[in-house]
Amino acid sequence: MMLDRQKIASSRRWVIKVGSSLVTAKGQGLDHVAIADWCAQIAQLRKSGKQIVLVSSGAVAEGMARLGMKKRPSVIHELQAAAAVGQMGLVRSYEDEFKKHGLHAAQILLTHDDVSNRGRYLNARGTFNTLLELGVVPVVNENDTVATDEIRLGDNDTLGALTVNLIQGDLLVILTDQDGLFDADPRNNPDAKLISEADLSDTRLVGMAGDSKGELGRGGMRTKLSAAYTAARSGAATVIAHGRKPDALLQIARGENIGTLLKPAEAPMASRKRWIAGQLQLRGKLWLDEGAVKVLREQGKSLLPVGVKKLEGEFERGDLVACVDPDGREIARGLANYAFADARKIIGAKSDELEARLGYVGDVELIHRDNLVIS
Ligand SMILES: Nc1ncnc2c1ncn2[C@@H]1O[C@H](COP(=O)(O)OP(=O)(O)O)[C@@H](O)[C@H]1O
Ligand SMILES: N[C@@H](CCC(=O)OP(=O)(O)O)C(=O)O
Repeated sequence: MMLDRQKIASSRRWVIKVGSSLVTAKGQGLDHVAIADWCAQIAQLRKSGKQIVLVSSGAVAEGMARLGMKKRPSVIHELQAAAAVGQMGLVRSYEDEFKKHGLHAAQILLTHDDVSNRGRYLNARGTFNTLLELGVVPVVNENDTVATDEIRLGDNDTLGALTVNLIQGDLLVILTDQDGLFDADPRNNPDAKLISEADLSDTRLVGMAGDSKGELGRGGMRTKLSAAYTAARSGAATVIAHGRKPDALLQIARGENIGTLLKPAEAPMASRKRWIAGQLQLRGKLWLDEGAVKVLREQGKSLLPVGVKKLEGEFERGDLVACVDPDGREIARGLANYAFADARKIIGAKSDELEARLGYVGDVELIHRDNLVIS
């Protein structure tokens, strides 16, 4: 048990989600003291080498406070208007606090389309990766201005989990107004006991998480549990903890026994690769030379344009394509970094020739090894 806590403590990429109930002080607008505290902890985590993405709710709640709305509006455009007003305060507060620690913050607003459309998915991932390499803390929320029912992600627990999938995070931390997942909803069961650790394959979990929630929250514990399942699809563990416990994030980073740890059943890369292979339809075929077949098979490397001789299929950037050997036998499949039209310009080219052929600086790999599954 300690071993699992130690493992997540030393993991590198974290997505931390804070809920409305925490960010806003009982509907009185933003809780700047709490925000300052998380930002200070995140600054320490960054110093210790972790890459952090923050998913923060609170736009609607802060907008309501600013506009003097007493009740959460039920008209969708009023909710969206409140979110647009509140988001200003939210990012301003994070920016101010991170600045005190010499950190830059970046605003990222996402909708369902951004994570389901493969091209946009890759673009968003590239932006996240670059921000993280630059040492910036991305602050994510749902793009409430354009998100209505069909394109809504639903809630920020889900958004946190999808962000974990997107950036291949190691850990999802959900900070909320309870100590973690209890064996029954503690709002109605004073005897409910905290689960300190569970395997996501444990079928009893679903029965424990209720959908009752705080006045400002949306999903209750049920969406937090389902977020943990989604995060586990790309191999990440989830910790649900109380956001007002002193040093909650630092305690997790020290491997201490705080909140509820929900463990994925499978090793991270195995689940990511199954996810790639299982989710998408084949859209094209890349004919490899012998050298490329060898490095893919024997060395687990990325596929570079230089090793590809011929292309088939009108695939887009991010589509699943098959890699075949000179006899046409499939040896691997993966997500292409280039659409057919651009891929055609660079096959057979060495890495230092790509820019001249494309007219822009793109990815060095045609398929990155993290997105490649050997058949
Ligand atoms: N088994 C459970 N363990 C803990 N909390 C639960 C459970 N079932 C339901 N809940 C409720 O979930 C609430 C947290 O969800 P929510 O209000 O949506 O928070 P947030 O704003 O942080 O997303 C808790 O306050 C609690 O009442
Ligand atoms: N985009 C919305 C998210 C609301 C939401 O999911 O809230 P919560 O259940 O508290 O995480 C906002 O910022 O108000």
